[in-house]
Amino acid sequence: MALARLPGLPFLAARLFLLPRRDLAVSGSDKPLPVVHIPRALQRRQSGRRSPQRPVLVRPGRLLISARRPEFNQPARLTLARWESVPLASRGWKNPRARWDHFSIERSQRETPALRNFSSENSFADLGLEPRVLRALQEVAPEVVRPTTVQSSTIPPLLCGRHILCAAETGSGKTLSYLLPVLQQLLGHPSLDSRSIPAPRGLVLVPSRELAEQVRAVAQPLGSSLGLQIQELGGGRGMSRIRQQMFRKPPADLLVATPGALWKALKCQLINLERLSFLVLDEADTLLDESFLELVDYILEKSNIAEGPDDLKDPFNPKAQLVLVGATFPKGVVQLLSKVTSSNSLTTITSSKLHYIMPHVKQTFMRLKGAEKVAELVQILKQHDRADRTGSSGTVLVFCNSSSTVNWLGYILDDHKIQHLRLQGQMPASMRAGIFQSFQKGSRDILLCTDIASRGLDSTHVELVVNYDFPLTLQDYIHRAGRVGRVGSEVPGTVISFVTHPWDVILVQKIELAARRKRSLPVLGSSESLCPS
Ligand SMILES: Nc1ncnc2c1ncn2[C@@H]1O[C@H](COP(=O)(O)OP(=O)(O)OP(=O)(O)O)[C@@H](O)[C@H]1O
Repeated sequence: MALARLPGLPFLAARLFLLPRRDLAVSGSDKPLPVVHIPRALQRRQSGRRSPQRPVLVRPGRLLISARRPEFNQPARLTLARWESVPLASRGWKNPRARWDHFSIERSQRETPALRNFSSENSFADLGLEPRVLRALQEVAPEVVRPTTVQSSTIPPLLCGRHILCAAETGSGKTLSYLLPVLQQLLGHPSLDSRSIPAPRGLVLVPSRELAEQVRAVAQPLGSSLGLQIQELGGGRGMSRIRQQMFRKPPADLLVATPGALWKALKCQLINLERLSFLVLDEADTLLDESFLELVDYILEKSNIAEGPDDLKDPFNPKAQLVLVGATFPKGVVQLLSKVTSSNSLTTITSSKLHYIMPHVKQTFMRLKGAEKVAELVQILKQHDRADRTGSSGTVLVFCNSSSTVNWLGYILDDHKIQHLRLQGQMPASMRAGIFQSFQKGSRDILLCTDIASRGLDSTHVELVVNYDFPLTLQDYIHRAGRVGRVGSEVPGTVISFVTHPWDVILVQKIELAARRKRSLPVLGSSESLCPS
């Protein structure tokens, strides 16, 4: 053992020990050399100390994951087996020393999966839409020529009078997939309204005022062209305003409403839902979660939902066809829906890439300390501003987790002379109205907002989403990221997320694992789990 402690000798001794005994005799002498036993653990340690540093993994070809530490790069063509362990770049990120580490999920395809079946053979006419609806569509949205995947699979069963649950990725064209058949069906249903209380025949329920504004803005020109009246009933308005809206002449055929405002109108008997033929819950998972459930339960109770397609045929005793739409559905949503309708009367349409990480959008995750986020954001926005002056960039959405952070960050951007708009839930209704629309129209390039702008809001100019605060759930991540890379987006999108807290790291690890394994995100239902058994 004394020999082993001499520098350089243990390695030699270990090698001697491994040789066969007869080789240990020195030629010309009968006396064998003494054998030195070196413990295996020491041998292993020694050989470890001498081996060169772990080689850097540089593989040719495109990458799916590119990391600051290249040993965590993953080539695009690598498919991991189910049992194979996955090295995560974000593994040690709960440790404060991981600051400034980062990795990106690279763009692996150019187009959104929603355009997978976008071929000249598909047409809206083949889906059962009438010529007058097709003419209205062409007049109002000439860029919409062929149906997206979700439109191809949703419009025919909806026209057949089925209750539908439509779950498809963000920005895939779900709004038109229910509006076109609903408007067509409203043309075919007689309007028997001789009542003193307004009784719309179609109702689209959405969780926010901004989304109500947006859906109304899509439906109104189509409705005008078809001779149908579309109205919007958003929250944040007093009773007199709601009364004024409800009794506007002519009465609405299709009403787009938020649950709070509609609940008030129902309680004050300003509206009657007994004549409803269609009830659409857009962003259904939000509407069915605890924050809205009481209001939505009341609205569903007041609407006459059909038991099945046979129930829908009587024109003098109309019952409502139910349409549930969303980009994220938690596990167990089908059980929740059994309260509303029997699960076998529901046709479930899910896209194959539901709850997957978007393959056509680059998504970068940066581990930062809380205090470093402002400087990083300012740098990103200034860089964006420079690119904008050369005319090569779109608009930016910056998401925060609270209204107070939006306000605080807004003052800091003001100090840096970075022009922006702000949108958060604690703003007075009068200030909040129209902010997203003016961002959509391009009055400012940057919108600082909370999650009220993450669901359903559509802008084809958004190029960059920054998660200044990391979202609190995987659903919120999907919706925020889904503001870029939409059908019709004019610019390729990027998402940058700042990762600060240990609970952020847990979500990032789930996202990274799903991306590396090319699987859907956990916690949310997979497309199969949404189908009733
Ligand atoms: N068939 C089509 N061809 C071209 N553009 C389309 C088509 N259908 C929809 N679009 C455009 O795609 C964009 C996204 O549509 P939409 O807002 O309906 O998506 P979504 O699936 O409801 O998104 P989210 O899940 O975020 O609510 C819109 O700008 C819309 O005008």
